Amino acid sequence: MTFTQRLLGKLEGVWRQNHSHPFVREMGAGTLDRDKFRFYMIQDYLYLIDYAKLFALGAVKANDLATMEKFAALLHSTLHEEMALHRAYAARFGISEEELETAEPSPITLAYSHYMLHAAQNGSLAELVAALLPCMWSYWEIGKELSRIPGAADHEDYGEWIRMYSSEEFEALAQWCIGLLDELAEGRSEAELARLEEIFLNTTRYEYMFWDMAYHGQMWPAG
Ligand SMILES: Cc1ncc(CO)c(N)n1
Repeated sequence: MTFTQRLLGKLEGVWRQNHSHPFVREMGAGTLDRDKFRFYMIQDYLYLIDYAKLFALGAVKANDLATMEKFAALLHSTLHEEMALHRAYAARFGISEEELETAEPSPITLAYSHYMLHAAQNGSLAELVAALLPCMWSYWEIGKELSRIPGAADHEDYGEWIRMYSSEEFEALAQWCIGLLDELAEGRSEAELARLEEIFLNTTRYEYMFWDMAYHGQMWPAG
């Protein structure tokens, strides 16, 4: 059994909570409140700015040219494909580029992205990949599951989101990250594997909190 199979087997309960969050379910049913999605888009754009930096750090920490090239490609596709989706949604939802870039991150956006950057900056390449894998892997799985709901991928508001994350291109990126973590986990001590598991679990939990934050429009307490 590979390290990532073992991880998912062990953490299945917390992992699957993401797929059944009301935000995700309602996106699949096409009933999600547009204001909730608008809030999510702005926060996710801010999140992606930091997330992209993780790929840049991956290129720095890579031990061979092929891995370095792949991280550079991931950095490029995040900035130019994934964030282009958000910019297109912003235009459709009446959010200006200025509003997108100058918006204030919510406490969860800040906590999640800074946790990932901390793990990436202070840890090994394996720790960096353990931090980012739940993001890619869970979005791909969610995209794929929602795309199987009749009509969901053609929904006028949420279809484009579903098509992007269920695409073969996104699947290939997620699969590459899964393979990389398995490779980097080989030959490590149980203590090191436990550290990778802790990081993976924490970003899986943050994924849930991100959906929840978006669903409830959660910002800082007033005052
Ligand atoms: C919060 C979050 N996790 C994962 C992804 C996938 O890149 C995203 N766009 N946003």
